[in-house]
Amino acid sequence: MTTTTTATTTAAPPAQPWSPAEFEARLRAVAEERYHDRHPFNLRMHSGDLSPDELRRWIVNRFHYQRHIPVKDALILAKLDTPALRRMWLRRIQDHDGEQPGEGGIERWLRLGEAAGLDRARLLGAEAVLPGVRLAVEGYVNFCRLRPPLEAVAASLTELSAPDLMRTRIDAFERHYRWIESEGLVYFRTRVSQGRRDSREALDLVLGWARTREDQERAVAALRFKCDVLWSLLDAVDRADPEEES
Ligand SMILES: O=C(O)c1cc(C(=O)O)c2c(n1)C(=O)C(=O)c1cc(C(=O)O)[nH]c1-2
Repeated sequence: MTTTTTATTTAAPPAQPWSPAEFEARLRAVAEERYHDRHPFNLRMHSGDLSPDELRRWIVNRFHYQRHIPVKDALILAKLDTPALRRMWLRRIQDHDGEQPGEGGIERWLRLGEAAGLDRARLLGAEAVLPGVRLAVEGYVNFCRLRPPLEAVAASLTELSAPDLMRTRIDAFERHYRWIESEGLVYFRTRVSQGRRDSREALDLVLGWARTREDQERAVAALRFKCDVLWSLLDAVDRADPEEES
């Protein structure tokens, strides 16, 4: 014989969504407080304390992130269901891949490498990419592959803080690392306006899509995850053993 029990407790009502202003403030707080501009490796970069080998190590490893940005954007593109949204997102892929050979952000990063004395074959070969960097980048790509558009787009909101970091970086390179030809800095100069536009667009999407408190909390968590990706990437670069580098 089966017995049935009736629940004696009633579930708490779902939390009210934050107002758009509060939601935006929470996203901006994560993008500021957990951003990798505060990472010890970036602090050393900005104060001019990196050796040429450390800076080259960063360029090689960050290239692994750069070349996967259009891959994760293609995964997001496939989840967008209107022509207007896909057009908007497609432009990000074009920013990195260019519309012709010899254009785009990936090419500009290869030129940064050359300006720092790194052969482009070394960057493209990826042999020197550190295990921790591979894992961080794979983590970000898979996050965008597996999560709904709200979370994948929210993860890109680290770019709210990127334009200020680009300016700090350009100043630091011009002041402390003059052995890198200034032609090589075009990547960073271009990202100031692209990052501002991308983050504005992504923020508008996230504010519009997140209707419930649960959605909003998922978006904030996605952004925290992305901050962790960037932080872990720099941890790996910071702690690499120079003896093991090829
Ligand atoms: O150099 C940096 O510190 C930095 C950070 C970020 C970022 O905040 O995710 C991006 C970039 N650069 C960048 O160049 C870039 O194209 C980019 C795309 C994205 C993204 O998640 O869609 N972030 C970033």
